[in-house]
Amino acid sequence: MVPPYSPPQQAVEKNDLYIPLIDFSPFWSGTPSDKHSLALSMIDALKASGFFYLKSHGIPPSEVSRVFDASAHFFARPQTQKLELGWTTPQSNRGYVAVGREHLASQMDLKETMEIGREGVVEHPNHWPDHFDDEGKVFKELMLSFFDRCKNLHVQILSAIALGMNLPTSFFDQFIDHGDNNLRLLHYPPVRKDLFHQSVPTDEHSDYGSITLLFQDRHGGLQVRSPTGTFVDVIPIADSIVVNAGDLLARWSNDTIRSTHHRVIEPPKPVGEDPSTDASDTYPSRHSIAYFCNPNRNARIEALPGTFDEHVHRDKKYEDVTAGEYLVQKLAATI
Ligand SMILES: O=C(O)CCC(=O)C(=O)O
Ligand SMILES: [Fe+2]
Repeated sequence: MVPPYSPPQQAVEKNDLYIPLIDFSPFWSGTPSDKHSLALSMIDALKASGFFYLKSHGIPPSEVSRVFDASAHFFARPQTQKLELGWTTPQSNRGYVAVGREHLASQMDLKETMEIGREGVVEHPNHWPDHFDDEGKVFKELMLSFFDRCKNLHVQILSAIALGMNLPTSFFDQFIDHGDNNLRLLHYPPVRKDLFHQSVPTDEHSDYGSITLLFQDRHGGLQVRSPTGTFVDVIPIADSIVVNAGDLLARWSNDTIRSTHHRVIEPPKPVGEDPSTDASDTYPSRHSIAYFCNPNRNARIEALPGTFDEHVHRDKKYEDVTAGEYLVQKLAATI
């Protein structure tokens, strides 16, 4: 028996930035009225900050921790192997990206990433380490199964978002069923504190697609820009993920949903640790996993029903756009 729906607590509430912790269990087994309340909480969060934490999302913690382990082992491989799997073009957006390659703003980013796209796209194969050794083969299998789990969660979250926007719950399905998504493993190597301020691990940016599912390790470091212009810590909450809207969902919603800037800085001290005991001259390494969800490459994105017309006193703000073209343009500008 699922307990009756209770409105989410604000997990972050600072400088007018509100990020609730939403429990997804009513989506699986709640009453229609609980599901509806859950959907409205999501929409409230997406309109207010574009961010929410999600628990009971259905991806087992044991699987998430296996993916983190496999990611750490992957980044520990010799650089020559990783470079053999190197990222090539924004159109494919697959493969290994070495430290300093991505430029979100003026500075160099202090991270390396591995980008994994939809498997089976003939012109854009994934760059797997499976020819190196058995560990590489296991890596491939694990990432493919995790990719699918996240793909399904995208469909489920967008179904809840549709409900919250008074659209049929299957509204988004035909726009997102191909799974043209991007699984990004991130590794922020340890960095000397005195060099830190010359570069930021991930500079301020918004994400590009529909939503992002973000899995953080226990170190933290993610910050979200508040309406007052400050950056507020969004610390990890055990067994929950951070979900945020990207630019395409904001555009699709005629800017009723926000795609908010965020960045990664040096990790705040884990709760309960005394900062004065930290004599080390480096920040520890950090791992995270971002699953960037996108509409199908050929999906036409035009303002959602109910986000414009004389009833809501709002005109359509944007021209229609094809998701694939929009995303390639964005990626080409950063690498
Ligand atoms: O590493 C993180 O926690 C966030 C990374 C991020 O925002 C991104 O890659 O778009
Ligand atoms: Fe991001």
